[in-house]
Amino acid sequence: MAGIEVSGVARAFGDVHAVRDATFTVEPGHVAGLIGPNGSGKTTLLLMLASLLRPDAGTIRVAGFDPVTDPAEVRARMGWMPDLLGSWASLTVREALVTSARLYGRSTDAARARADELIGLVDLDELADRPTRVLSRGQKQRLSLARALVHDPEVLLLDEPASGLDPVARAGLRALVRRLASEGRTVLVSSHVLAELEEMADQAVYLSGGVTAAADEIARAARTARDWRVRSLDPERLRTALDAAGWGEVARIDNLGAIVPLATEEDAAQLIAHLVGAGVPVSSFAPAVGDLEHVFLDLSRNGEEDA
Ligand SMILES: Nc1ncnc2c1ncn2[C@@H]1O[C@H](COP(=O)(O)OP(=O)(O)OP(=O)(O)O)[C@@H](O)[C@H]1O
Repeated sequence: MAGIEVSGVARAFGDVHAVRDATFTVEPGHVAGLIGPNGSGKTTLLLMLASLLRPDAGTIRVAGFDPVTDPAEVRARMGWMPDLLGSWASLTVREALVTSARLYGRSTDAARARADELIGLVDLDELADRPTRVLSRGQKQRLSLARALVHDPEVLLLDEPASGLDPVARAGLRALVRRLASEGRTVLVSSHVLAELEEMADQAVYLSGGVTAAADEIARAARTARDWRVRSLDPERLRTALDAAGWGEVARIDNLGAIVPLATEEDAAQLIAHLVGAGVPVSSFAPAVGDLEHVFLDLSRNGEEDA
């Protein structure tokens, strides 16, 4: 298994440079989050990886094959879940999956067995014999995921897979994605819900204005000060203790407690020791945003400053 390799990839639509310079690698067994603001080129990049759009420049390898010169090899090994499912409205869920499996060359019996397996996997048993047009958005997402998995692909490209899913289905999706990766598959998943990716992804590809952030930029962004949220049963005492320790100037007090920007985990350890030592009844002390969001916000801020 060979994962995903992207180097210097660019694609324009007329004078819109949707992807300008994308370079990254995702090794087999890993889940990478594809993160970027609206219009930063995520879908365009995924379409190129899926062999549905030709890059203007650069090289791509998906499961070891080039989507430009070997699209059939790529499609045989890659599962693609688009952000919106185009489906055959009159087919039932089961028929749609059987048809997909047949298109990938399975015999009728094998296609039926695979469809049953996938219906169970994405929890659509009760809807298996209903036409796909009656499915809700979240149910369509689950069908779309099942369709991406129909040929047991090595590489999975998921565009906003969690959108429209309820919390139980989201938890199911996270567990399924982790399991697929633990079987040695490579997963690239785009999402705006960074907390969602935080739980699912073990690496991140940050896209901004069509350019992927370099490793040193990401490392620098990860080291910048981040906000910590402190809650106390006694907000007044918390405020006094922050002032006394010299944090009063930078801390932002609100009705939930305080937000304090801290440069390192050591600073966080010192602050909580100080608060507890000063008798503040601290009820919670944690980073206000997750790692991915912190880096994303920092990179976005820098991007705006550079622009
Ligand atoms: N077929 C197209 N023709 C012209 N412009 C396009 C086309 N597809 C995408 N674009 C433009 O390319 C840029 C990147 O779009 P893309 O859909 O890849 O972004 P995205 O990161 O997926 O956005 P979002 O987070 O909103 O889904 C946008 O400015 C978009 O308008």
